[in-house]
Amino acid sequence: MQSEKILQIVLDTPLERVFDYLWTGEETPQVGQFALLTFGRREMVGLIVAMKQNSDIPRDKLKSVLTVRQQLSPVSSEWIALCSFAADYYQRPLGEVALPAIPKNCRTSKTTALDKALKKLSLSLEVKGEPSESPQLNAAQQNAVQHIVDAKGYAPSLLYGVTGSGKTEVYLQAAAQVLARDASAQILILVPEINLTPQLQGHFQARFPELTVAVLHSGMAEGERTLHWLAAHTGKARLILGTRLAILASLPALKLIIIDEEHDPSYKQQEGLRYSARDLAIWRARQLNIPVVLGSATPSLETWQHTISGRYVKLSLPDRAVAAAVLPKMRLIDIAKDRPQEGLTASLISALKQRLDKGEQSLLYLNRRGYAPVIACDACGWMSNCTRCSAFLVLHKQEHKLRCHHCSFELRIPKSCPTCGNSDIQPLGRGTQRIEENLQKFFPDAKIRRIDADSTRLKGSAQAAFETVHRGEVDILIGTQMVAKGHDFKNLTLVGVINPDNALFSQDYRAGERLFAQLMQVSGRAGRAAQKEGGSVSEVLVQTRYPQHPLYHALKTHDYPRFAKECLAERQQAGLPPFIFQALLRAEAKELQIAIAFLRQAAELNVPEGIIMHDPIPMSLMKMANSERAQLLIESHSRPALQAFLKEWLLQLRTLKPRITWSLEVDPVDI
Ligand SMILES: Nc1ncnc2c1ncn2[C@@H]1O[C@H](COP(=O)(O)OP(=O)(O)OP(=O)(O)O)[C@@H](O)[C@H]1O
Ligand SMILES: [Zn+2]
Repeated sequence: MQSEKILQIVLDTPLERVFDYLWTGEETPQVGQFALLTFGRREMVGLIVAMKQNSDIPRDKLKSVLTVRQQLSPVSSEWIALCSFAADYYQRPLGEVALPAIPKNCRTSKTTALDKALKKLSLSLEVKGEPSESPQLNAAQQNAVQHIVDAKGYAPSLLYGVTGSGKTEVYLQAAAQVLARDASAQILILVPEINLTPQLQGHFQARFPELTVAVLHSGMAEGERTLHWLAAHTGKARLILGTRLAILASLPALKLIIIDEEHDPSYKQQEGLRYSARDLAIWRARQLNIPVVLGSATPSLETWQHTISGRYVKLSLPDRAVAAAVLPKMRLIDIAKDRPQEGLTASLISALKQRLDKGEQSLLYLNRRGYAPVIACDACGWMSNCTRCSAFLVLHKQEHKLRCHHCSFELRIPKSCPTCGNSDIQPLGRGTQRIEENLQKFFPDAKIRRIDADSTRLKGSAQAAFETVHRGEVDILIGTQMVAKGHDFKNLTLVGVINPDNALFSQDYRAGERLFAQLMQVSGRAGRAAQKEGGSVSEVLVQTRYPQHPLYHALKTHDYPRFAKECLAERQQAGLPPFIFQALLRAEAKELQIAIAFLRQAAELNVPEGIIMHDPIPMSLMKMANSERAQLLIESHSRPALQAFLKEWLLQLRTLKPRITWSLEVDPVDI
């Protein structure tokens, strides 16, 4: 029998609305299914979020949906609720959250690619060999696993384990128990960077050879992404590994969430829907009433504070897992006394030489890619500014380019100073390429490898590069934050940190927390295996002008708790997060004054008590890609009060109809 129904559908549009469409077909669709329809003149796929009998729109004005994607099972109401929460909390339309979370192939008018993926998915996979052996857990690991698997319902815990303490093994063995007791259970494991997925995928696939492991990250081709998303959505994949976007995957039987390196800033999306995957994971776990594990050697202060207040349970792994492995010895090299030559102090050179002689690996960490951050003319003071951004063009010597790391603008390297014609223009400062070049001069026979965003542009090249390190084909590895975390290098006994001081004096109140985490992480790459007979004691050398700085002192003693305690005390005193809640309204325009004027207008709208409205200020990177940018900080001691205010405020802001670009970020991390 034919029946009429009104389908309420959300679409990927900036309009904060649900659209009514008519259904006149036979089998009534279900909430959570996807429907093809015409919107204006375009064909679009939308998500059915509700159904009703009547619409406020007259019958003859209502359009019918064209078809419903019967081949896709509906997404769950919990998934729609997750997207609704994210939309609500981060102040975006539901359609802009839910639809981009679905692969494009599920949202096109033709279903060829989708059908192909579904067919591929249905082919059964062969079982691949015997599972890898699980090592005997140490007492601390065992306790952590027990706690995770014994948890009843929502149970957030922090797995606070020093670098190399075997957090991965805890994840693997907790996963094994959760999967064993529930034949359909799915587990979601998040990592901060794409380049950490192959290693983790390897571990999980080896331990669970009979299970399908799905991987979700932004570096996948559309066909691949569709296949893995479908594996997760249909429940076929029991293990789902991914970067932040995987938190929005459709997972019908999710029973455990693990977030590795939970402190990592890359869990925060910095454009569009500016969500925190970690915070959404907590919400999702509570909604589904399941355990969630946050793992880190350097937890975020927010998370640490939750363990102090008792909201999260702290599970500690105080020692390295490999019995004879110890945390590396830290040495602060005062560069006022031991003057660097080409960026490298004599102490570091001699430590490197020792490793080379013993056939051990070293890692040099410098969080700045390119050859030099700027080139300058000695005669007239000209510097290579980006004309479109308030930033310098970075010298990329091998490619003969000056490149802006903010807007990607490029120039050929000028032969002489563009202002005065002086032919002696020089690079100032150092990036990874320059260190690589100099190092090769110091050690002509050493196998040196640089891993950073420039050296790994091609798909698969980062993984290939890391494999050469694991196979021992590299003596000295140079890299940015890409090499600093997660990797389990077995033969590495020296880490050199070059020029980390900048962050000590940054205006960003989180800079110290980030620097400490980065340095602890990168230090943690050394000494992960037992010291060999006649081998070196593992060490970390930090080249600094401020060896007395308290941050370095805490680092030297591997004392995260002390560092966290001091930071939290400072934050509390200064009224900073996690002791206050923030949102940031950003505006950009041709001229700064226009952006500021809009923000000022916004700040003068009705502001209730309990909301602290600051003055608009230029952003620290004021100009970017020819736009001038300003920001307005809003704070409150109450999260609900801030949320309620933002909702109202946004409605008013929209009525101002500013002719500039603006965006709102809740819980901003970069201020
Ligand atoms: N119980 C155990 N017995 C022996 N070796 C173990 C045990 N648990 C883990 N390991 C080994 O210890 C090493 C470090 O483990 P893993 O990489 O998981 O550390 P991690 O805590 O994730 O470190 P990081 O935070 O630095 O990434 C690995 O080589 C792992 O195989
Ligand atoms: Zn630029």
